[in-house]
Amino acid sequence: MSSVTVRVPAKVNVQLSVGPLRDDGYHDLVNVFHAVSVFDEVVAKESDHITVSVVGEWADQVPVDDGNLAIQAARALAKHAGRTYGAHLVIHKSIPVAGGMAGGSADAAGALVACNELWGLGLPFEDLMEIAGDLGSDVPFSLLGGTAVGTGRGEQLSELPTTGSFHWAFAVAQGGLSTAEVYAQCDRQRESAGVEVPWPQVDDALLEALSTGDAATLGARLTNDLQAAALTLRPELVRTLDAGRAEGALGAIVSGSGPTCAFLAADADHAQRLADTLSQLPTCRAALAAHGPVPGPRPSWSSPRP
Ligand SMILES: C[C@](O)(CO)[C@H](O)COP(=O)(O)OP(=O)(O)OC[C@H]1O[C@@H](n2ccc(N)nc2=O)[C@H](O)[C@@H]1O
Ligand SMILES: Nc1ncnc2c1ncn2[C@@H]1O[C@H](COP(=O)(O)OP(=O)(O)OP(=O)(O)O)[C@@H](O)[C@H]1O
Repeated sequence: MSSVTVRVPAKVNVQLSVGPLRDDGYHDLVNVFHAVSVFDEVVAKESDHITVSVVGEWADQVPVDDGNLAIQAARALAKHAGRTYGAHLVIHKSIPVAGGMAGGSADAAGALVACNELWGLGLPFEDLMEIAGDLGSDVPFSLLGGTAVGTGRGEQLSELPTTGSFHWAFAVAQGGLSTAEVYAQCDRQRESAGVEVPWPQVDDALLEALSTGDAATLGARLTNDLQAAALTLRPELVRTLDAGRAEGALGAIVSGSGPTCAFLAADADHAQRLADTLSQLPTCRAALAAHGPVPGPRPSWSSPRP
């Protein structure tokens, strides 16, 4: 039986500037996404119905019912194409669940690309991007990969030029954090501080560092407006960040809504040393070394295309 496989990367946000709460419950952002070499794999196999199974270290934390974002993506694609299609999706999960690395979004993006190919729809990238934006704010970037600045909810993307590779270590925490709860905590903290929330602005020095491959400057410019909220909800992450800084990280930050922490390293060896040190912490479930940017998902057939 033919099947289509796609590998989809996780993300880290190298700048996450959060504007005021909108009437629709979302926030306008300046969200500089960077795809890193931690991948979920989504395999789409011919089937009469749309179903999913999940394998890998994090499988027990992922729903296999209608709550799974990959199922929602396949359904949305079939609806867009105006027909009933089936596929069994097998997700090989390596991206930490509820970790702030857009794992569910990666699986949704993978399902869109894999099913578009399996079903022979040939829909253009723009159509997939539109469907992606309805599935979640991070899903369009999961489809795009590379490095990009997101505005609006984070779904309006412009690709950014970069030079070379940046090397990262990720400290995966015990347990996850709900994205909605972290945004809500951020709003509460801002309200009690009583300051007016400024409109988010792109950090030009950070874009320049990405464009020239200047890791030291990038490390110094990493910012995340959700970090204070994530640290309030999970105070033990302060220890994780401090441990990475003590090991010479060029920058240390909570990844997106957390609780994964991201550390920019000087080179690949440094990233591995950071990961080895972080993995020993009691606050850490695991640590990974990775690099970015990496491209978004591309489909490949496991047997000759029918
Ligand atoms: C934290 C980030 O991962 C950074 O890339 C994203 O902003 C979150 O993206 P996501 O997980 O795809 O989030 P969505 O599924 O679109 O929204 C989940 C919840 O997060 C909050 N949310 C999300 C995006 C945004 N721009 N403003 C928000 O306030 C809302 O409460 C929303 O109900
Ligand atoms: N395919 C999927 N993989 C992981 N979680 C999923 C998936 N589908 C639905 N979920 C649900 O979504 C929740 C958030 O998972 P996810 O791993 O996407 O979080 P996240 O990485 O913090 O997201 P983001 O960084 O985009 O805010 C999980 O707790 C889980 O219940």
